[in-house]
Amino acid sequence: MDSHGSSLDHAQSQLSGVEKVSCGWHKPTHSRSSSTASSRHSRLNIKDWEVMDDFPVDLNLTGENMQDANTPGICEGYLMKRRKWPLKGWHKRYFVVDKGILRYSKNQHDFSKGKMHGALDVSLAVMSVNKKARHIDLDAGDILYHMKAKTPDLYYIWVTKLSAHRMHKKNEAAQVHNGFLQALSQSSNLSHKNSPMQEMGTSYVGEPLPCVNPAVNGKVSAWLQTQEPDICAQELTRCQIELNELQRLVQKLHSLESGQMINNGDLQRIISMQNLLLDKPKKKSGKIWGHSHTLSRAEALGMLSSSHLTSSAHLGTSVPSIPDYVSTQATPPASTSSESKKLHQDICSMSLKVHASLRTAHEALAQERQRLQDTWSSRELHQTTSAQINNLCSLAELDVKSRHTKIHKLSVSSDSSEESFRTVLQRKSGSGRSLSFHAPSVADSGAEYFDACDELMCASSSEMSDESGLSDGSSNSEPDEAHAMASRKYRASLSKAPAKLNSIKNTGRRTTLPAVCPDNSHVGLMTILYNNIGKDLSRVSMPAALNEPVCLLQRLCEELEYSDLLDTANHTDDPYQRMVYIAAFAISGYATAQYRNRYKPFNPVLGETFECIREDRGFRYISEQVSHHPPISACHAESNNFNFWQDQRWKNKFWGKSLEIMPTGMVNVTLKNYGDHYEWNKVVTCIHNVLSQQRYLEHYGEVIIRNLKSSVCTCKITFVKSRYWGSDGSKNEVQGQVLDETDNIVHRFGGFWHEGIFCDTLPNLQCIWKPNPQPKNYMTYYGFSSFAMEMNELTPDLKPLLPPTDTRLRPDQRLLEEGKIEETDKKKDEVEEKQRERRKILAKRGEEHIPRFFRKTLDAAGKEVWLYNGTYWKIRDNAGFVNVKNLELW
Ligand SMILES: CC(C)CCC[C@@H](C)[C@H]1CC[C@H]2[C@@H]3CC=C4C[C@@H](O)CC[C@]4(C)[C@H]3CC[C@]12C
Repeated sequence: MDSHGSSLDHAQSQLSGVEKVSCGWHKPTHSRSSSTASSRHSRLNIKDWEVMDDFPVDLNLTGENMQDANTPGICEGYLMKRRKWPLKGWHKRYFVVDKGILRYSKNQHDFSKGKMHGALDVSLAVMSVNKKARHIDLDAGDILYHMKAKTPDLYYIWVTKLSAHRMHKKNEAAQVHNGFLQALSQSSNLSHKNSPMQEMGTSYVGEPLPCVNPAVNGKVSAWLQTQEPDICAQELTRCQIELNELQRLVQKLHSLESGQMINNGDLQRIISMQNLLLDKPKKKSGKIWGHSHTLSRAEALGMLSSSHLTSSAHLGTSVPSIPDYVSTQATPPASTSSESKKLHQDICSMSLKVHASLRTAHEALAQERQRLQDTWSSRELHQTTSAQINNLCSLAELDVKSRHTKIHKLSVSSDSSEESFRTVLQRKSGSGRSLSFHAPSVADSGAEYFDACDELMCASSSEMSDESGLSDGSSNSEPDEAHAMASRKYRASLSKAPAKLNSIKNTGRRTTLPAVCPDNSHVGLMTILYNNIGKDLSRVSMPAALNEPVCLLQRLCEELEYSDLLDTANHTDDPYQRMVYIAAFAISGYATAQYRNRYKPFNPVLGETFECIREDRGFRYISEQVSHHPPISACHAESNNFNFWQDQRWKNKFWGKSLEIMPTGMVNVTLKNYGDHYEWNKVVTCIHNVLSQQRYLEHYGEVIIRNLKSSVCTCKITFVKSRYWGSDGSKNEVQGQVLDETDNIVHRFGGFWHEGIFCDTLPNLQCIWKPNPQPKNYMTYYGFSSFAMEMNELTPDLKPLLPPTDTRLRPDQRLLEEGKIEETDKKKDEVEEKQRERRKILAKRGEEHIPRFFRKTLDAAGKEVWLYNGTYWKIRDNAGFVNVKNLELW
């Protein structure tokens, strides 16, 4: 490590104006691992990756000494930045880090003109470096940059500078945090004279915390004083007092144990021990690396949750990075003195109190949120507000559009009046063949028409892009303002379209779950993930409180929620229009992700099955877990209109704050009337801020739908990666085109995977798909849709007809559904243990598990696929599963 330091000095001396920074960057601690063979990084040696140490944030910095602290200078220059799509590869970009914000442009000239491509707050990012390859990765949860320095010198300079900025910004954040706490305590003294603590006769008077920004104080105090004393405020007051006490106790413990505290060397040893294990997963005994190794529940549950950690260092906007966490988790050497033991106990009990207060405050806020949500979802308000917003949007768009037109000279008309934006019309709507763009005709535009097409097409060659793609193979679209405007138009049109009526139809199935979902914010996810770096999320056993009461086989079935789109496709003569419906179906499968980021589905055990017969929707579905290592779920659905099948397997990549899921299987649909066989890939799903409660899902990349039976048309759908400057309004955007044999656009459509798809090139039907409204109180029921709620329902008449391997009969999942969390944990352990036993027995006999209802074969492209073997429904319809030999899974 020292060698880093000396080369650094050398490098710095070469650059004038780059001052020395004592940031200790040369103490990177944690090696990173990735499980993805396809990753560009994985071609580099995993051992060469290190996650940068985070520096202790001094919560006691005052305004004065803050100013004394070295404010890191600006650092600017060219770095290579990895870009995914289009023009995949390394591109030279001009970077500037100033006041903790890293910005970049295409070149220096652009930068000086303020033409920015992206920006990232380095203090909120996990920074991983690879000295050998001179790579620097910054993962800020929402945005991820992969950068590379041309020379070792530049690499050192950048790492140093970025580290210095990170440290500085973190200290700043800590100060604001202190200021906030102080303001809170001051104002609470004023406004809550009868705070619970005082009523309880607590004599502790919190020392005023240092504060640098009186303006912040003033504002916060004023704000707090105007609030009604509600539960939340009371709890926060209490929390503040407890935190003060906690701080005092910790300080006391520090001084008592100084000299005994864990030092950096110890920390490094702990981490490298872990990395040693991580680097050799296969060679280690099954105990550690086999499926059997999981973090004990007690361990996991006992850990501080990420949200707690967050609040200790920042203003709750960021997740701590690995070393932060590791150092908080490293147990100091046991102190022998009874005083220190007592302190430990006090700290624990005080922490519990803080936790309880925060929890109450959290619940109060959650209730408030629910109330707001309920109000919002009450139709009238939603509709009137949406209509108002749409109107405002339209006006704003016209203005922006007008300027945009002038600048880019893209529009078909140089006239920027309202009419000139209603230009896309279909000439040969009957055949659905190529579109033409001609003079505006308001009369023609019964629905929304606009000239987004030019812009949509040229967007892909635009240089103005957020290039922060997360992984190889994922596309990274770059909509410019026109593109963004197009999507706003799609959104406006969608909001006007009524929701499908059949969604509210009574199916005779249950409309809610037996129990509400557990609060899992206390689960120490960070420990679990870091103990399992490089492993599939699906192979990591987690506490049941993290699970939702559906398994992945059921989750795959959820992709059929909008199977009516396939029915429509099967009754659509025009092949181009047919493709639009297939595309909408492919997109609709992602809609549920909007509300499903707090829990993970159960991992099916090998041989587990799930059937789903939906007379109302006209299909029946069967799925089976056909492989455990790697986990593969195969499924097949049939109806009078279509067949649908896929086998799902995926790879995970964990970048420090975000987890990417890269599915590798293809989805297949055949249509009965036309003999079409459509096949498409799935996009990358990224769980942003995976360790925190601000977790959310994003899908990005390109889906190509091909009809293997005809080359008349293909479809390209882009799941647009959200842009750093994009407001929430640009999230979850999808754009698509149906292309003819010569790649002419025949149809185009767009929208949002959580809001719907609008096609402005179809002759009549414009809104092709809109997700069903969520059921009432859905957030208290795992964010489930009505369709999801129906998944695990077990009615008395169904029970005897199911094979014993059916998920509905899986005891741990059933317990979770009933809200019995502790029992679920126990049962889940048993089910997993049983699976391991079966595995061992098979291995001993030298046998392999053979799936019952699916067979492995190769597709035309030579890829391994799993196809339904036809036996499930035969057995069910004839002898029944009671009369055949079944696996005993639980
Ligand atoms: C640690 C836990 C609590 C975090 C939550 C993880 C959740 C959000 C993860 C775990 C497994 C994930 C799923 C795994 C596989 C697929 C198939 C893919 O084609 C679409 C995304 C989808 C359906 C993922 C969605 C997100 C998912 C459900």
